[in-house]
This record gives sequence, C-alpha cells and structure tokens, in this order.
Amino acid sequence: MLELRGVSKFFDGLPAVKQLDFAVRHGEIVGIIGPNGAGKTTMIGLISGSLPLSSGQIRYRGLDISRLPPHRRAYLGIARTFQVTQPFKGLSVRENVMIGALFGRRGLKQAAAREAADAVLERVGLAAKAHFRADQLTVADRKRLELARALALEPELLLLDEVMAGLTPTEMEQAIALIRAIHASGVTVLVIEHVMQAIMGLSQRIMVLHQGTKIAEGPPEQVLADQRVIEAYLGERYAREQQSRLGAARPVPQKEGKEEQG
Ligand SMILES: Nc1ncnc2c1ncn2[C@@H]1O[C@H](COP(=O)(O)OP(=O)(O)OP(=O)(O)O)[C@@H](O)[C@H]1O
Repeated sequence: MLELRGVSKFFDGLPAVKQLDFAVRHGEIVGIIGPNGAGKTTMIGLISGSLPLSSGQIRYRGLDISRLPPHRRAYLGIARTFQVTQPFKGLSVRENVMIGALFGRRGLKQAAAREAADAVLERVGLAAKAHFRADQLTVADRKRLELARALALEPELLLLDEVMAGLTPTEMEQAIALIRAIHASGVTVLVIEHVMQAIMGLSQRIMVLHQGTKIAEGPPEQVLADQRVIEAYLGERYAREQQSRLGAARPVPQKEGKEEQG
C-alpha cells in the first residue's frame, strides 16, 4: 500500500531521515518507535506531504506521491494526526470535524458533513462536547478531536503521531480500543508512540528509527530482543519487562555494565 524508497530529509544540511526504505501492506497496523529526535514525526510529515522530501520516492497504491501536496494525498486516502494538536481553536468541536468531511474525499454538503462529523464524534467519545470550542478541551479530548478530524477524511491509511501522550491509564485503554476498532474497520494504521505497552500490544509489526535510520523491523517480540534497539532506545531492564508482558519465549540478551533506562 505504501512504499518509501531511499527517502531522506535534511533540515539545514542535517539529516532527520536518511535513506529510508520501508513498506506497509494494506490492512496492517505498524508501530514506529525510536528515541526523541529519531525522525519519526518527520517521516509522517514526508508521507502526508506536510514536509517536502530531500530525496527518494514515496509510492502509495503504486502511485508516485512524492511531489503531491498534502490535500491531494488526503484525497487519495492518507490522513494524519499531529503530535501537538492542531485544531481550529475558535471553532466548535463539531465544526473542526466537519471541515474534514466538507473538504475531504467525498466533499459532503453541509448537512451531510454535520451528520458525518457527529457520527465520528460519537465514535471517539466526544459527542457530548460537540458544541464546545476546541480550545476549551482537556488534553485527552484534544487528542480525541485530533483523531476525529483525521477520521472525518475517511482515510484508508491513518498516520497517528503520539495520540496517547499525556493520557491517563484509563484514557489510554480507551484509545487503544478505539485504534483497534478503526483498524478492524479496514483502515491501515501507522502508529508512533513512546508508550511501549500500548504500541507493543497494538502493532503487528514494529519499525525502529534511530538517528534517521531504520535499525530494526519485525514482530514486537523480535524487536524487543534486538540488541541494537535495546542499546539505542529501550534499555535492558525495560526490554525484559516488556518481553515478559508479551510472554515471549526468547530471553533478552544481557549486557554487563550497560546503564539501565526506562
Ligand atoms: N522543521 C524542522 N526544522 C529543523 N529541524 C527539524 C525540524 N523538524 C525536525 N527537525 C529535526 O529533525 C530531527 C528529527 O525530528 P523528529 O521530530 O522527526 O523526531 P521524532 O523521532 O519524532 O522525535 P520525538 O519522539 O521527540 O517526537 C531532530 O533532530 C529535529 O530537531
């Protein structure tokens, strides 16, 4: 469904993403992890079109989308959320979501867009706050709105950038259930998340970025046991904890003298 070939992005000559090859199959749910500054958000920007590529190619359903503007990619079915939520602050929650329905793929008229927005708000648990102004929302509700705005585009590929950051454990459970339901409805999902328990439980496959480069890719239990991932991101103790949560049979290799993180 999605293929990145030799994709790079430089900011002022410094690489944020370097020669990245990565592909996602239709119907997958793939997690992207890596330390701060690894290039995860940049990668989402390159796929959604909010950032231009420095080099390489991105293909979506066989089409070269590398130079298409974001709205054209949205018409093709690619929607994203922003790590720092980006609502139209002066508009109501419903109006924010209606924009996706009005200007999205189906280009709905006002009444139909309102109906579509209300259905999405119901789905993300924001129906009771449809009339609130976006800037009156709590952090958790802003995250829900961010997701609702993306869902209003009726995406085939949904790119989620840290939608669980700042949520309480209960809110996180709800978010995980919602992402699972979205995936089960046929949407292919790419999730960036630092909350390991969430991403390990959700993802069929994980890709690990470090300094703009892919250092590992595979099923969660394989990635948790990968020494490069442990050194670059997880730390020994954390990897062991997560692995025992997953019930993986393979032990994480121990390394003496390594400072434990996480
Ligand atoms: N607009 C920009 N201008 C200049 N440098 C940028 C810009 N956006 C990102 N960078 C740099 O690119 C690198 C990758 O950043 P990015 O935000 O993609 O990392 P990340 O993996 O998403 O990190 P985090 O987990 O903290 O969100 C960092 O060194 C960052 O400072």
